[in-house]
Amino acid sequence: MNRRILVSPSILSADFSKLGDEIKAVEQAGADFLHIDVMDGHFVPNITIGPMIVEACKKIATIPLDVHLMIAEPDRYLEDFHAAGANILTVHPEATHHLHRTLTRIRELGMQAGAALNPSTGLEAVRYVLAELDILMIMTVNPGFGGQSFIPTMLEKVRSAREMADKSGYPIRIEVDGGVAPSTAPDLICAGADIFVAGSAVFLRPPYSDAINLLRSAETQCRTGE
Ligand SMILES: O=C(CO)[C@@H](O)[C@H](O)COP(=O)(O)O
Ligand SMILES: [Fe+2]
Repeated sequence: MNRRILVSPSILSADFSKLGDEIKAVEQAGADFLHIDVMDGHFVPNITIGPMIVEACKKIATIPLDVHLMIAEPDRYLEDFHAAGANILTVHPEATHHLHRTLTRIRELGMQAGAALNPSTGLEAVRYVLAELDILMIMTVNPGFGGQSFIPTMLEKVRSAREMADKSGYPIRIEVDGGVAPSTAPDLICAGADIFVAGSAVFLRPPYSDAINLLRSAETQCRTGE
């Protein structure tokens, strides 16, 4: 196991009254990506932000924007999020009728394409679009809110996702989102995760550099079986 673990702090748990400072602070603390959760109150029960805020984040951030679309009919908004500055655009197969077309379009626009699976959605949903995927995101909570508890049965799914991605021969990264913390990180890394989304485990656990380093150091625990 020789992957570099990337950490993508989710601004959902940041202090929105000083979002610019929060973004600068996680960047300085070593974040690899900035995770932005877009929710529409329809696909998920919560409403968060849209392209305007993504555009504002882009003015501050120098690291790639990892935009997670939890919205119905994402195809209608791909251009808008591209124009706003998204570098990675992740959609839910449960929210689009034509996942292959959606992923293809994301890449055509010059972004990396991700697919995020709800906990109850099987890996079969992406089996035939692996060639179109840069990132396979396994939701380890039901999407909609930050600060939820990790669903332990998702570990097996991460393992299977890693196996499927490796067998495909495409360089697909496995991203995990929801309840990622120092307590869950080692098992996730052992299971094959490459990218950690972490909201509460970073923004609610300052100093941010310690929080990010703690997640990354989980790699050593997996390697040594501590
Ligand atoms: O997409 C989502 C929630 O739907 C996430 O990105 C959360 O923002 C993660 O928050 P924590 O579980 O890490 O607090
Ligand atoms: Fe997310």
